[in-house]
Amino acid sequence: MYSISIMAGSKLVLEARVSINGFILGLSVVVIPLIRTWFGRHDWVGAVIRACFLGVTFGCGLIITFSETTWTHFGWYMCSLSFFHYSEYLVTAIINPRSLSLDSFLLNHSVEYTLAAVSSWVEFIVEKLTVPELKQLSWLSFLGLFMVLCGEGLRKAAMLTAGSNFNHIVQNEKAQSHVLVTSGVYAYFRHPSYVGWFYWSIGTQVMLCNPLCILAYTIASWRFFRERIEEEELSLIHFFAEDYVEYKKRVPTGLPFISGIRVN
Ligand SMILES: C[S@@+](CC[C@H](N)C(=O)[O-])C[C@H]1O[C@@H](n2cnc3c(N)ncnc32)[C@H](O)[C@@H]1O
Repeated sequence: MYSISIMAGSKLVLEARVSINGFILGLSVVVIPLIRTWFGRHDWVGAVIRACFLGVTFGCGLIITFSETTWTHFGWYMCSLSFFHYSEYLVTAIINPRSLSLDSFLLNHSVEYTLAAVSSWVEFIVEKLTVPELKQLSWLSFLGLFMVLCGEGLRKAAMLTAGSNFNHIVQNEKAQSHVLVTSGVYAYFRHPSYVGWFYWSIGTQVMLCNPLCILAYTIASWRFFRERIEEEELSLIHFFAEDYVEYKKRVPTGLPFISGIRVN
């Protein structure tokens, strides 16, 4: 009788009425492409959209982490990835607002970076379906989480220490305000933010128990940072001459088997 009265259209049950609200709320995602049309191409609009996307990813990661599921470590990974990219933007805004742009999220770092991320998702899903026991090595995932937390902490400590001298884009011309930083974490490593990023990136793959990506990430990021450090040190010697050469003699790069540019 009850269902007949609904079908007759007299009144929708509460569940159906709230479900319509839920459907409309979800549908509101269609406004995202329209935001630029309404508000124009301002950077703050792009920043809100990116921050919102990263917040949703972090939130979904938390839901997965605290759900009764075998995908827990993927939840950790989602939180790590979204936190990294959002905090890159936020810390840049604090230390060097003049260099702040949408690129500061580092979401469009390079094609290789995007390919690496997608490969790790594919590897995780394929192995989860074919060798599920490989994804339940909790001790390995905890080791990955530890690497991610230490790497993230070191990178952000480096950014905060270097302050306005830190720039996501390696500078080829010396700004008047640019000074050589040798204190804090820079007293232990010449390239602490790269050391942090190196271990953070490998840590994400250790966390996911992705053997192929652990190897690929280690090789790819090692090669990337070796080249990047040489390029950066060429400019730094040009900027700070003897002061940098002296600093280079005292302090290691912090990355294994990378000694930086040779100085005769
Ligand atoms: C992405 S930051 C990386 C900094 C450093 N390589 C690190 O890993 O912490 C690159 C910018 O930092 C500047 N930079 C690097 N080392 C520096 C130092 N010891 N003092 C001041 N500026 C530095 C470079 O000139 C470059 O423009």
